[in-house]
Amino acid sequence: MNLMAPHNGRQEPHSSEVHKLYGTVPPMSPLSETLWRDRTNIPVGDTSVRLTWVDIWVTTVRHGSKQAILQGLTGYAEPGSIMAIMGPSGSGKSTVLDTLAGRLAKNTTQTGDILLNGHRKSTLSYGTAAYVTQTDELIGTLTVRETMYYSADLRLPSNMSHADKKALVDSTIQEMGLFDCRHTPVGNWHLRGLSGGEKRRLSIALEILTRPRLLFLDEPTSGLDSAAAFFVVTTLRNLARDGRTVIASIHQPSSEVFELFDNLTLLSGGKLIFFGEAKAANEHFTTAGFPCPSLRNPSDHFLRAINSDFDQVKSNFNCSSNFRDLERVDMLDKMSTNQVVRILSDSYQNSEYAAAAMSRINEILQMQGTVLEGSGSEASFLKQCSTLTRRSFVNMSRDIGYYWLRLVIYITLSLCLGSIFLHLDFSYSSIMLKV
Ligand SMILES: Nc1ncnc2c1ncn2[C@@H]1O[C@H](COP(=O)(O)OP(=O)(O)OP(=O)(O)O)[C@@H](O)[C@H]1O
Repeated sequence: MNLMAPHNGRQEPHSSEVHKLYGTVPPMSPLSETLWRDRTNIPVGDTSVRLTWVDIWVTTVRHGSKQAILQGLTGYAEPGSIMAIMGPSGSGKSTVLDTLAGRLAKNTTQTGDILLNGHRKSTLSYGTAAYVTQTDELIGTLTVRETMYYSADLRLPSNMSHADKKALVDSTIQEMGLFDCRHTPVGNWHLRGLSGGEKRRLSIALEILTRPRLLFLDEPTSGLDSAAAFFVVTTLRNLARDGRTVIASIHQPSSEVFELFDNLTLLSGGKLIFFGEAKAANEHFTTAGFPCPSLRNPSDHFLRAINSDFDQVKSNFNCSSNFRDLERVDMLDKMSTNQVVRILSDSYQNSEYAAAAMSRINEILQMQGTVLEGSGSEASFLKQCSTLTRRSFVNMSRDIGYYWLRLVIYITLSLCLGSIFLHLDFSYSSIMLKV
């Protein structure tokens, strides 16, 4: 199958063609396109993002030999839906995200087709996609609103009015459920601030300021309790329902959080165990001979089945006569994880789910879609310099450790040094003392 071939003879318009088509419309980033839409009725085409990937392999060289991190993954992500990438630690979740977002490390090699609205993508442009990393990189002394304003000044177009930026910041704060804590500082070692969940939501809010169509999140719920994790994923689902395409890696979701996902990619050792609707995964496990026990959380069951760390636990238990004599009722206890993974993976490749995914990918490739162009921040160099300087001054003046303690130390040091030379004249003995 040639994924790059035009479909049904239809040619998809590039943003430059949209420009020609509508004369007065400049090449637009999704943000400016959103602003444009608010002000005019002239259409610019469908800019929502449909991402497809077929037979993706990622390899690296370890100890002189080639090793596969991802092994022939196929799937798609569509607007309006949220996809979870799940798997045990080291199964390749972050690598999938990095591959799809075009952020793979230089020591890896990738093969296979990744298409964005049917086009081979290079670097994703300003406002098209955003990537929320696992750790929150925030400045502790700034409040939620200030953090958002500085980020807006740094990234939004310089010619956008202050009122427009303010409206965008306030609506994003509202959208992410941060309105009640908009004046709360982020917090640091000496300043009590936002909770873990609020920090995560602020990190996401910063990324959606440019109104990206495609959102990647690496473990957005790591370190959160189940209520905070539920709130974060509910917010992500709302973002998806607004027409965005959301892809998130997730480690061990509670059953409530798992139910919020539309689609699921399940991995073990870089192999695809399941791709499809999250609610269908249970049926796949049942068909393959590993039904979820009635009182077990389905996502716990999936991860339990494909996590090889349990082999060690089982072998430790088997050494104990108390456990050795117990009757094995669970199929998972009778097999090694490698066997279970092989059965599940083979069963998926021959299943209706794999066929359905491939046929949906072909349908997606027939659809028209625009990939808007743009690059980097849209704020001018001077604007970025002045914003960074202001932000730095505000941060320093509020940070006791960074500014005030240093000031006290420097004054004390200068007083000490100054007192050494106090009341010394230019006589021979004074000069010797100065030396
Ligand atoms: N750039 C790289 N070079 C060498 N090995 C790599 C590279 N990136 C990932 N790996 C290896 O690939 C495997 C999968 O890594 P990855 O970080 O994608 O897993 P993960 O499922 O996200 O793990 P975790 O849940 O612990 O974050 C790991 O064994 C890791 O060591």
